[in-house]
Amino acid sequence: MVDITFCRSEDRRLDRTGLHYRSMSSTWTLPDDLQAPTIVPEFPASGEPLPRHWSLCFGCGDDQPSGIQMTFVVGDGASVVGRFEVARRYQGGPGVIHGGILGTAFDEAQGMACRSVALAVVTAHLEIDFARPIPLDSTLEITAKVDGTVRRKVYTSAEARIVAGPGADPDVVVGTSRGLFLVIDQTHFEKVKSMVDAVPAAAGTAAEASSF
Ligand SMILES: CCCCC/C=C\C/C=C\C/C=C\C/C=C\CCCC(=O)SCCNC(=O)CCNC(=O)[C@H](O)C(C)(C)COP(=O)(O)OP(=O)(O)OC[C@H]1O[C@@H](n2cnc3c(N)ncnc32)[C@H](O)[C@@H]1OP(=O)(O)O
Repeated sequence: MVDITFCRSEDRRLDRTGLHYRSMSSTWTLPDDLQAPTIVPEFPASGEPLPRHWSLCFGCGDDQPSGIQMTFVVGDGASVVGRFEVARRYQGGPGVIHGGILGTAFDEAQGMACRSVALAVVTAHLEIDFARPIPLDSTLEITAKVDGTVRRKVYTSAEARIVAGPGADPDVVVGTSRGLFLVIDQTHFEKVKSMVDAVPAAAGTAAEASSF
């Protein structure tokens, strides 16, 4: 069955200054049999751009104008750094990002980090701590990494920071996320492929080339 342990943990948040990230409330526990990530040869070197996995993706697709169009570079080890502009159409409360958009960004970034260890994944479980309001017009940076794997399961985590625009402070973590992704094969999208509503741009990745 599942090996994510759902448990009550100590209350852990940013301190009063908002400058010191102590750690957030979480139900997330990594399994004991976690294996260190083994990076696949296709994953670009640190500092290189990491192309979108699918041009129509709401998270990273450059043929998806309604999406958040995140861009990525590879970080150290099994990690990526993604950025996007918090456009006004992503508003939730007055002047701040909608929580679901932040969730999208974490999902996308953690999924992209999984490309360091696998060709294709889908999200099985994602949990988020919303630590600080994120103003519209800011630039959000998500650093995401693979913490380890167990068979097809890829355990990931991520942190968000405002790096430009209103509220910018690279020392303040404004949100965190943990997620479990499952490695899939090409049969996963077989039944829904006919729903694709446009012709995607030329393949940007091996995964896209194999019709994901
Ligand atoms: C729709 C967008 C897709 C985008 C990705 C497309 C292609 C990817 C290409 C490249 C990837 C690159 C970048 C990706 C970037 C962004 C990613 C965005 C991703 C998404 O936005 S994607 C949309 C939301 N996502 C879904 O649409 C998934 C719906 N869902 C399912 O399709 C199944 O649910 C599935 C496949 C998840 C599992 O099904 P399954 O049959 O393959 O696996 P099975 O049940 O056998 O479980 C095997 C082991 O996982 C454990 N396990 C399973 N589920 C668990 C859970 N929830 N919690 C804890 N543990 C869980 C079991 O306990 C067992 O553990 P153990 O091995 O220890 O026994």
